[in-house]
Amino acid sequence: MSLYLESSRIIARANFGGLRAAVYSDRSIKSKPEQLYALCVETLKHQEILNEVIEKSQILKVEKKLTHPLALVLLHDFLISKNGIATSNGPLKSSILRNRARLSAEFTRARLKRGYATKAALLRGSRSKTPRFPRWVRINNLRANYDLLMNKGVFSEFTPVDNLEDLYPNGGDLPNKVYVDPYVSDLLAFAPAAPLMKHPLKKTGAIVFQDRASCVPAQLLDPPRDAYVVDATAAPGNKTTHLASLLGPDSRGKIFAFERDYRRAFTLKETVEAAGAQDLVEIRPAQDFLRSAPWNPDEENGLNKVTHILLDPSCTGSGIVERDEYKFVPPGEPRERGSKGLDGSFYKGLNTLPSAVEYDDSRVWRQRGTVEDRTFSLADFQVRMIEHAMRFPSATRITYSTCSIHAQENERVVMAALNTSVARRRGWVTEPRHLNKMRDWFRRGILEECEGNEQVADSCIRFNPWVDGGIGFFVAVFIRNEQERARLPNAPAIKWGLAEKARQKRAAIVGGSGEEVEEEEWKGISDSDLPAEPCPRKPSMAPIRYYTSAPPADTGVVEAPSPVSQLSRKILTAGGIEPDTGSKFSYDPNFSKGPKIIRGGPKPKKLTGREKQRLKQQAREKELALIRPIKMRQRTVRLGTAEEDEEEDIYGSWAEVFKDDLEYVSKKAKSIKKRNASVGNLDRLKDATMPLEDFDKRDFSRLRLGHGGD
Ligand SMILES: C[S@@+](CC[C@H](N)C(=O)[O-])C[C@H]1O[C@@H](n2cnc3c(N)ncnc32)[C@H](O)[C@@H]1O
Repeated sequence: MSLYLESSRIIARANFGGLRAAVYSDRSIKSKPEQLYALCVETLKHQEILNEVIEKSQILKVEKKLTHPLALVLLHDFLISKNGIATSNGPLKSSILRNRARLSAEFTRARLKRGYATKAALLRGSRSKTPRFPRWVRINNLRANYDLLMNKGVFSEFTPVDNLEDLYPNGGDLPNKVYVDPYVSDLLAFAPAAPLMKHPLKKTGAIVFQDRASCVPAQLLDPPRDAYVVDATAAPGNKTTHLASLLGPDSRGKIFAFERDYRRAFTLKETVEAAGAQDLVEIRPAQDFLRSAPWNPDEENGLNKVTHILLDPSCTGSGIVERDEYKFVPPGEPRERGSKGLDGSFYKGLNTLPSAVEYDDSRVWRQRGTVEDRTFSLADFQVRMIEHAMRFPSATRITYSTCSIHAQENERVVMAALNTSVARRRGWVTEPRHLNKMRDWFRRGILEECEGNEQVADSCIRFNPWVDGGIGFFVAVFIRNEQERARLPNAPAIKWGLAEKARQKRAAIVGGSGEEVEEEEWKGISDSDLPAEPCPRKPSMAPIRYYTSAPPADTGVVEAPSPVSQLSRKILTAGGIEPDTGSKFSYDPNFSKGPKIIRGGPKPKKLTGREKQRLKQQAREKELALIRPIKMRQRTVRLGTAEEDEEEDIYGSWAEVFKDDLEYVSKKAKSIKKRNASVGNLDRLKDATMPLEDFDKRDFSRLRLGHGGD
């Protein structure tokens, strides 16, 4: 019986983080997760007809113990599943069987109304009307460019469509159609099942799969070509590489990518390398952004020059949904403007409330208290991250984003950040809609949650899951440029007059301007020194750096070894430069070959014993590098210096992480000891600290022993 109770609980939660996450993250579940997931998916797939049966039969009024999600799963098995309700007699089964005649009659009526003569025809039909969203593809300007791919390359033979729905009309995928997003530059959409996963463009990093909403923060941060940028919470690196792509191959700028979790920093490194962004990105592994100090003299050429900061901190992830999942639509829920019903009809009503549905749902969700505490502590952490970013001496622009639909992590965090003393002192406001690159995007912040401040609500951007073409998301931009602020139509959220008065009062007491402390940190940079407009970005004329074999010296142009299509036979250069047929090298505009696929080339070199030994050594070092931060953390905890409150985030409390780590370490220790590691050993590492600059070099000779300072 727990299968039905548990699946009804999962279904009620499906809209907050997705079905899969709900099933696999709930440790209290007793049923088999695969069985539970399958039942939930199948039930939601047929919820439209089941809802009609529930409504017409009035079963919820007759059987008071049934909730709506519970009735859905039971009716799915009773009316649709081959095996019927999977339980022996029990109160839940009886509540359905008592009403079997009425339920079956309503089901048959609903089926015939939809034109399905048999149950099998209904099942086939409903399969093609599943809610879906497209495969979003971002072009990586470090490896390719829009012109090359859309006009001269692989996608030039695709037919452009004006609406996302045209990529998959009536559920059928059209793999040769492409949608060019009008909101985010260099972003394309394809049918959900378009065969791009193993495409050479993907393998070479010329295209990146990234949801549209998740591309908005970097797009809105809009760093000029030579900007110094911080990605404060970078792993796995989607937004870092997007920023690098926006800076472009000719940039003299820099991206400082902070990642607190050492292990996730490895993923970040891989993503950055795959995108060819290693020259632009400086990874700061195992570094907490909250402890960064841009006013430190050591940052002479670093953080103190940063003008743009991207904040995408840990959140509840309640907006995450997956392409093959289904939304739970409770009966009576108002449909959103522009949404497509499960029956295929298009709703053009006037429900323009920004996120009415999710807002209500999240209230109910909060009342249940399941995530309440975690959401609050996350919100606190998120405000602190914004506050810290606002202190950066040269910062003029910050984007804050979450993949959460809860106002607590979104509008409320923005309001709290605007009301911090640093925001007031330094003049941070949210960027008004009319200045914003996404000004035409219709779904804005929730007015109620912005304490009725229309300007702030209008400056926030929301994406609802499914209906807005992907995951649920939130973005706000903070600016502190005097010229931009002067253009604001109305007074911003914070009461500037009061802040100014307080400042004057303080100045009168201490003597001076009252801003000495902050000004000292800013090193005298004032808003008027900042450029009014970002430097215009020139289209990149650089050829693609795509190597089919070892990169030749300084050309960036490589010979395609064996062309596979008509297009790849043409020798093209990027940005419309004339073909250079006389060149020693040419490159493959279709990316039809990945670097590892070399046909007819020389046989791979046989490794010598020494080389093999070196590879083995590198693998061992990688393993050791993985466990080092765990050891360091263990030491910190032992010394009693861990600040547990600060460290808590979505990955659970310190204590939980620590327990997992211990298990992990002891496992690793056994396997490494077995192999008799020649570089260091666990006893040596026990109290060692490793300077973090060595992340890249993995230079073990610089290990310091003992309780040396951090
Ligand atoms: C939501 S994920 C970021 C996703 C990333 N922006 C992307 O698009 O690929 C949040 C990341 O921030 C890291 N993180 C959390 N708190 C941090 C802190 N104080 N400093 C640096 N990184 C932090 C987490 O370890 C996690 O990897």
